[in-house]
Amino acid sequence: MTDAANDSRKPVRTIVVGTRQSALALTQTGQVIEALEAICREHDLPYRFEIRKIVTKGDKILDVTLSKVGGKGLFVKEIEQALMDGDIDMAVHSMKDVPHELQAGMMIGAVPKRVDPRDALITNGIATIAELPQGAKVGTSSLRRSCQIKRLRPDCQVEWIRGNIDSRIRKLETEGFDAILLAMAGLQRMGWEDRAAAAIPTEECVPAVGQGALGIECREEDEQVRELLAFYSHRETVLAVTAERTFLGVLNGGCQVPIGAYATVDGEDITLTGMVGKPDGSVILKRTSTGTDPVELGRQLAALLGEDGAERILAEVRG
Ligand SMILES: NCc1[nH]cc(CCC(=O)O)c1CC(=O)O
Repeated sequence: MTDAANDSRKPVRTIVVGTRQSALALTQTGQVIEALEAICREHDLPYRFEIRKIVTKGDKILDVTLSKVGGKGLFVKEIEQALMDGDIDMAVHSMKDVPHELQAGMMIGAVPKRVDPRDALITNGIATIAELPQGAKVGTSSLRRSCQIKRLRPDCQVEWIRGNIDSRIRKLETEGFDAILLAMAGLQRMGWEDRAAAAIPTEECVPAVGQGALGIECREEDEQVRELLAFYSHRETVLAVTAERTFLGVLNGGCQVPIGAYATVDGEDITLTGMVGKPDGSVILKRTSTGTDPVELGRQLAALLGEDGAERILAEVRG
């Protein structure tokens, strides 16, 4: 902010930011707004921000396994509608909740730098999956986590839990779980990393597509918001998430299939690992491939896993 007189001539636009109303969603939206305010100061952009909380279908249905509820964009649809209606100007989503196809006229304007993409093991002291007691009771709400933990420890009893991160962590005590699996990213954003006994290596448990990344959605026609968001996007994260999402899009898994993908970027090289499994963990197909074009790489890896038998697993699960 150099020239106050100049600033005062610019009309200030209030950008309304839509978000879910969970503690995690509000915290990450607050962090996004802080970063955008810093960008506005740096580039002398005359914007202020206001939060609008929106309840999604996924927030209303707390008592069922998400994969059984089905439907894409359970946590996104109502927020995207508000964006289309002009009630909000941008929407902060967890990238892993964003469906492959956006509504016409909508776009992801920024994918900021990813935080920890790994899954977290929440226990009372035990630091590895191998150390869990025989027949351990493990809580998760994800087929992907359940499948991969059963592969490593077929003796584990997986039980479905849902709810916000804090209520899931509480269940460790109140419902006698030996371990709960959550995303490290959520803990990190809340400042609760200390609650994780360990981060599970991505080789043991391939993360969900987009896990640890945010996606900021806006209207294609909104040049001002697009310009602002372009400053906030992180190249490596965009490449990694594009490769992962292309992989998922080609396999068209939906929530009913254990599926994961994780990409890293080193200079021009993108390395993508993809996995598809049977829900009971009896089969897990996994491949890693490197390339420079994220879309080509995602497609190529999906094709490789398809040859390995991923299509058969997907067909079986779809029924
Ligand atoms: N499926 C719900 C969800 N969507 C995003 C996160 C937080 C992690 C992230 O931002 O990737 C979570 C919670 C979890 O998986 O434990």
